[in-house]
Amino acid sequence: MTGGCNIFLIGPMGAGKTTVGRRLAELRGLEFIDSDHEIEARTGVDIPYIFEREGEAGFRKRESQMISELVMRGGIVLATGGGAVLDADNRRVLAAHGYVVYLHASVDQQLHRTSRADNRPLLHNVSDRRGVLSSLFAQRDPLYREIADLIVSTDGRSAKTLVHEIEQGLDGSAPPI
Ligand SMILES: Nc1ncnc2c1ncn2[C@@H]1O[C@H](COP(=O)(O)OP(=O)(O)O)[C@@H](O)[C@H]1O
Ligand SMILES: O=C(O)C1=C[C@@H](OP(=O)(O)O)[C@@H](O)[C@H](O)C1
Ligand SMILES: [Mg+2]
Repeated sequence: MTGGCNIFLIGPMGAGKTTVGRRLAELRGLEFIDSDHEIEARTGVDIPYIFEREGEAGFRKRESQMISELVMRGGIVLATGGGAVLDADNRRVLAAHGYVVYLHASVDQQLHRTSRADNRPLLHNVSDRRGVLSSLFAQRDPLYREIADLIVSTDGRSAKTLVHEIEQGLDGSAPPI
């Protein structure tokens, strides 16, 4: 790990990256950035609209550009989107420029935490949400693990508890080179 003061949160939809990331940044006095929110702020449209107009491929391109820019900053907590790890370059730059925390969540927990919001296009108009989340998880879990410095299980645990566990992981991690 270089650029030691960045913290990057990865994991599936509903793991709590956005929620936990914001709290963690507050506690550590770091800037919080959510990759999806930053894309929305810069384009002036929401993520579902980008998927509709440009397809998933268009969104992934914007996401990669955003990640490669943001990792070069120092002192940020970055909440990535659940699919950020699909791209090998994204994985490489995340691993190289910060402490990577994998927020793990079971498919049941993902289902529960994504049931209300309607801002995740991969879950729009899907009858078998469990099936979709399961297959995304099977594909992505090894990729999250590949770059994780810390893996935190989020099932049934409060954001406060998770922030505390990440803090402990950070305190025990090797100092930046
Ligand atoms: N540890 C947690 N316990 C209970 N609810 C949570 C927890 N983390 C997140 N949530 C809730 O789950 C939903 C999804 O969280 P979010 O932070 O958007 O996840 P992600 O960014 O990983 O997709 C939100 O409604 C949020 O309030
Ligand atoms: O898993 C994914 O591919 C996606 C996850 C979303 O972010 P969250 O993981 O924060 O929900 C968002 O980037 C987009 O809808 C695609
Ligand atoms: Mg999020």
